[in-house]
Amino acid sequence: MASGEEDGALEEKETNNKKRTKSIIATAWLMFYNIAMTAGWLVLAVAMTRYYFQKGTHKGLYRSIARTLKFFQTFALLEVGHCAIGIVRTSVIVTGVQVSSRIFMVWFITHSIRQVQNQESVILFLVVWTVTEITRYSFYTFSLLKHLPYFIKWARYNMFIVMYPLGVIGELLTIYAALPYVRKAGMYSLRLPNKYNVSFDYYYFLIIVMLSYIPLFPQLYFHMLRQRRKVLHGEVIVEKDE
Ligand SMILES: CCCCCCCCCCCCC[C@@H](O)CC(=O)SCCNC(=O)CCNC(=O)[C@H](O)C(C)(C)COP(=O)(O)OP(=O)(O)OC[C@H]1O[C@@H](n2cnc3c(N)ncnc32)[C@H](O)[C@@H]1OP(=O)(O)O
Repeated sequence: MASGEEDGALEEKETNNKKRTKSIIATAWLMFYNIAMTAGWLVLAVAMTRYYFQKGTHKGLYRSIARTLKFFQTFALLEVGHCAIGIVRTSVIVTGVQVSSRIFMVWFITHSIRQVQNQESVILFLVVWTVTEITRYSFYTFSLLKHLPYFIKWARYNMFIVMYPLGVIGELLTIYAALPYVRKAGMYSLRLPNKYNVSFDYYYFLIIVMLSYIPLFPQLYFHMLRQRRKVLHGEVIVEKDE
């Protein structure tokens, strides 16, 4: 064999080895991440159920699980990173919209506006998020292990049909309930005159956020419907936004 060919074969071998090492590290990280997230959301499910049965009311439930919720939902920001560096085959845009809307609900609505924390709508989206995330992260974990029980696959690609709209209703009702408090307190708002000469009204910003669900939510929903057709019915789908 000519030495040029030998060099080429050696280089290819090295590249393949590097790729394999990268993929082992990525898989190990994703295993850890998915197991941690499944466990986190299971802890939330148990804590919420226990609270409700012990106290017999949903009042105070949010406060009792707030820390854990904020931790695990914020941790989900890493998912945008997973897509960006290419270790999962999901669109950065779709994941970015999904994760940022959740982070926004957790930090800029329920954490910031205490008066809404006991609303039924908060419990609605909390229950919906919890059920969805336990299913989603266990789906990813078992997929990586290549032993995915059919009922988890089925749940992942069917439950969202009902859960997604329910979650959106819970989120929108909560933002709506927050509006009067935000207006009254003038929170996160900047009025003129000020040294920067800019004005920002959080109240109107929240209205814009609510309106943004109209164009954005259908895109997430249809993305999931396409995933469903691909995974459950084996349809080949070409994604445009990757
Ligand atoms: C600053 C102000 C912001 C204001 C924003 C306003 C936004 C308004 C609209 C937003 C509305 C959102 C509402 C929402 O919060 C309500 C709810 O969530 S209610 C509960 C119901 N929700 C759901 O069911 C969530 C559905 N969504 C998702 O699952 C994902 O988030 C999504 C990114 C949308 C879709 O997931 P994905 O594209 O990843 O599909 P797949 O699960 O089929 O995965 C594709 C492939 O990637 C692999 N993958 C992905 N992640 C992992 C992982 N962690 N570990 C391992 N593998 C992973 C997966 O296995 C697939 O691989 P393959 O193609 O090889 O099979």
